[in-house]
Amino acid sequence: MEHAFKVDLRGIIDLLSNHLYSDPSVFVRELLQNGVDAITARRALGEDFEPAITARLHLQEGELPGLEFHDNGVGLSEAEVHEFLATIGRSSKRISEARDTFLGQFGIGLLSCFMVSGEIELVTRSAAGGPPVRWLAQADGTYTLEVLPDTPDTGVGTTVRLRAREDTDFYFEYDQLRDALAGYGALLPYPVHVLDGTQYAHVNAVLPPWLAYATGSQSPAERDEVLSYVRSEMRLEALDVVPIHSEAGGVRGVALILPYSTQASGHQWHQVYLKRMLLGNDVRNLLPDWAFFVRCLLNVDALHPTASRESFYEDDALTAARAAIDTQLREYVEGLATRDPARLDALIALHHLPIKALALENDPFFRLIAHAFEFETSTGRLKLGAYLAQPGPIRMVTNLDQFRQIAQVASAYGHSVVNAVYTYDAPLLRKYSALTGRELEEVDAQSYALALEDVTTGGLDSFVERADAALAGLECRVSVKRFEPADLPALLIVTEEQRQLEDIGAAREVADDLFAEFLDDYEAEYASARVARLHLNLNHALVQDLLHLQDDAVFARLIQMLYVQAHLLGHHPMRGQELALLSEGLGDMMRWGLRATHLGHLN
Ligand SMILES: Nc1ncnc2c1ncn2[C@@H]1O[C@H](COP(=O)(O)OP(=O)(O)OP(=O)(O)O)[C@@H](O)[C@H]1O
Repeated sequence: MEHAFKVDLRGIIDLLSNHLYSDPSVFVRELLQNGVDAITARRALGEDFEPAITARLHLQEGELPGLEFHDNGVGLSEAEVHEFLATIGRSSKRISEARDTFLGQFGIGLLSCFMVSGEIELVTRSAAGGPPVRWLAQADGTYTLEVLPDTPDTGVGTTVRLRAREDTDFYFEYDQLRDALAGYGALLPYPVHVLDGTQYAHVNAVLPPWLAYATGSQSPAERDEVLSYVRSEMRLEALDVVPIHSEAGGVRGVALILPYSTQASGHQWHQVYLKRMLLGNDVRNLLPDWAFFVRCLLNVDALHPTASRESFYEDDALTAARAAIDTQLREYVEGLATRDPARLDALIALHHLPIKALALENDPFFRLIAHAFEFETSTGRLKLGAYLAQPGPIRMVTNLDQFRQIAQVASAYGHSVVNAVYTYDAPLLRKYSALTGRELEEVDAQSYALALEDVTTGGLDSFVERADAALAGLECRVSVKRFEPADLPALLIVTEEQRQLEDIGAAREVADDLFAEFLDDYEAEYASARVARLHLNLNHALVQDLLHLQDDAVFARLIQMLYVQAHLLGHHPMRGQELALLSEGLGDMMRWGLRATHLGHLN
């Protein structure tokens, strides 16, 4: 046996009116939409009339405010009211041949008025003739229908009357209503008016200039007009404006380049209109993921909204529109490389993350733009193009500590090393090398240390032994090398294991007993891998003097001070031990200085 579903009317009305939409003010959108559709339908009949939509507020002392929303569109006959208004999910627009010209299609929009009003009264007279009718609907799903006297003072069209509840009177304030009408209806093709007893506004009197920009000449004057509109209306100081135009989906509008840097995870908003009615201020599924540095203002004519009208269905038209927008934004960035390199630099400086992400996934784009990317190198910030003009391979490090150690010596060898620790930098350099065949070397501090010139002068062993003894307990060994720059007396190279050891040392200084024991064990394990090296530079005069220094106490102190100095120059973290050495060493130096001055006076 076949049975038909039964419907709990109250539940359905509650669902459709209160739970489908995220914001009660959408009732304004639904009323506007019905008015626009009704006028479009009446125009299609070939009638000559001045289209108008008017929202009139009735504000009486001591009474809850009321709203009268009028359009002079096609209206409804008595039979149509029964068929379309009183049948949930039935829409005259879906069954119309001209359905694509209408905004509505689901047959539920009017129910959104129950979010702000306990009942909906609708008085309508059809353009097809017949007397006006009055429909009065309650949120419990009941309605009454009354045929009104056929007097000429009720013209063709429809008036919807709502009355605020205690908790919804906010939506019936003049400013709130005017802003909602202007927000949803700024692009609508028919005039929309709002008034109360004392105030009046024509909310869509001036079309925003961005709508025509993509299909216009895009002259500097038009561009400036869009930018100043965006500045005054949206308080957005956009860096540039990119025209967006796609046959697929009937999309046109602009993408605004944001004046601040954004993150991929950051909130993206795109103001999107569907057939000139605002769909939403944060429609997301129309732009490619990488384009998080733009915000769009778009009108769409041929994409399909979801029932809540807050985003678009994922269908072929949406995929094609998204691809077209993707191409246009890509072409814009590519075009800047040849047309306006200074603007490209500004764009990259602000939005390097999304642009680098895009370059990584797209080879032609990468080839076009890679030279303009800036990197931090041991010889300062350089564009990749300038860096590549130097001979030799691309040298990079992928660890900041390593970079700090290397930076001191690399330049003395005429090497410029890229600090590729930031997001996308190392992958970009690898990609460059793979695409162009330019050699890429991943260097680290230890391989640099190995390349330092060994010193073969005899008699160094006992010197190194004395120096090691001066650093006893500091997990560091001494070696003697020759390297540039000659004014750098010592270079401390610390490996990862050593770094761990230093962290443990720092932690133990603040740990309680139990934790300290645990750290001791941990440290013993790492200590076996200890490899910190203090390379003394024999090119430096002080180090040469040290070779001949007899006084053990002074020798030890000077080695310790070189060790501390190398720590500071290499940005190595200072533990308590190093800080103690520094203050003891400075104390000694001051005493020695004073003593020398004193002796000088005596002489
Ligand atoms: N102002 C109006 N003038 C003439 N007909 C109207 C008006 N408002 C509503 N209707 C009729 O009532 C029907 C239902 O309206 P409702 O707003 O609930 O849904 P819709 O506009 O068809 O679709 P959607 O749910 O997508 O908005 C419409 O299809 C239309 O036939």
